[in-house]
Amino acid sequence: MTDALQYQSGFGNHLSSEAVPGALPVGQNSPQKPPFGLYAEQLSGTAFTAPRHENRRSWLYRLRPSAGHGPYAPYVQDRLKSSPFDAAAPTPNRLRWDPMDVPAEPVDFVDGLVTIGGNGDVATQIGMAAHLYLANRSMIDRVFQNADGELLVVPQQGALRFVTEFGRIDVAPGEIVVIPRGVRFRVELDGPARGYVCETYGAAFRLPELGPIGSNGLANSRDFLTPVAAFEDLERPTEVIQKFQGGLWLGTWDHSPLDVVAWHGNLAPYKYDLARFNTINTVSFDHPDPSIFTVLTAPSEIPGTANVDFVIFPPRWMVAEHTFRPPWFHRNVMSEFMGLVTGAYDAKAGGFSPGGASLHNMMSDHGPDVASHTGATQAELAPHKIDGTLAFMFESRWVIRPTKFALETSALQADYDACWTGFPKAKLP
Ligand SMILES: O=C(O)Cc1cc(O)ccc1O
Ligand SMILES: [Fe+2]
Repeated sequence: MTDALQYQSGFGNHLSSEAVPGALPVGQNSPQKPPFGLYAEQLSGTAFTAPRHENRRSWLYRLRPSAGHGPYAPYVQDRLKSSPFDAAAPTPNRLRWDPMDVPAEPVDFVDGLVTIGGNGDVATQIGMAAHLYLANRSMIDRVFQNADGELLVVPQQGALRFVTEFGRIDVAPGEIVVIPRGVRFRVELDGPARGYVCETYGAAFRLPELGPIGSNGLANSRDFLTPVAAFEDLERPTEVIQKFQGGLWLGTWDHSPLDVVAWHGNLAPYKYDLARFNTINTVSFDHPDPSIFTVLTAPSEIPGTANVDFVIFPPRWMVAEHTFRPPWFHRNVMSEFMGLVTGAYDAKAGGFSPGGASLHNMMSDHGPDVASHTGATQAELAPHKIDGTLAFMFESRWVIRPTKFALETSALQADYDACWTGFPKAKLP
């Protein structure tokens, strides 16, 4: 994983790329004879008739039609779960997990996925899931495809190379990658790798509206990077694992499906360096709602009420006057799954570690722990840089139902509630 890869920039752009000059048809999608005998295939991520600004599709020109494969048979990977999340009762309790170790025995990205919770329904394409991955070896002669939704991957430890139908993407902690529904890919890695995955069963992620912020700010479109076409011509058995309506299926193809020589369109995987996020915050007083930190949103049918938002808490200056600066105590109709890539989170002085996670579901009481609260109420309010940290949140309009694994793992902290005990009572005059 040493060669520097090339990318094309811009969010949701109509892009074109060919790995071999002349491979991309000009002026039409489906010529009678595509160049070099390539096979044209349309990949539709939205209904054909979705409004133009929503419409996502690409045309792929491949060595062989991907339809040329045999049947799939069930594949067992018990820790990757989908809706309905009904194996355990949804709980109003606040939950927090210690970081989980990458296992010693060989495990790749697909087998290393483990689900913490989710909501909605894959069948009606509503809801989301929060997964972790704990992997230590590359996927070898196997690719993965998720028919159930789009995947947003947040590496926490270890760099990853995504070898996709659209080309190759390198990501490291501090960056994210998004793989649209249905796109086939392989994950390669050099050592232990750990991170988080948000799966949206509904609409694909897109940039949030900016409202009065104006035409620039937060995640800027030009910083999203999509690969250039790259293909492999491998004629050997390749396992294609797909998640379909919650089940996992395995088909063995006689060649690599990553044989797209050229493509064009606006449906493609992409990466984004979270350090490029243009953080906006108060320069007067009070702590704004964390929606100011939204990187990407997967909307639901209710405006402003996301199926799931991806929100980050990046390094930033805190300058608010006469203000309790960390996140306030709150209860939220939306449900909040949080992770930490690096550093410390300003509402939690202890117990929330890089690689760990927390879940504060609808209307559950949460906010600063005692130590953060004490520190922030006593701090001198000089300008202060919160640095060397990156936390994030998957925030969903539906309650995130934990899996049995999430409730039974030894990584679940037994004493999370204790971080909110011992607040001195207010004294009335
Ligand atoms: O609960 C959390 O830590 C996330 C969060 C952060 C913030 O700044 C305001 C509200 C909120 O839910
Ligand atoms: Fe919160």
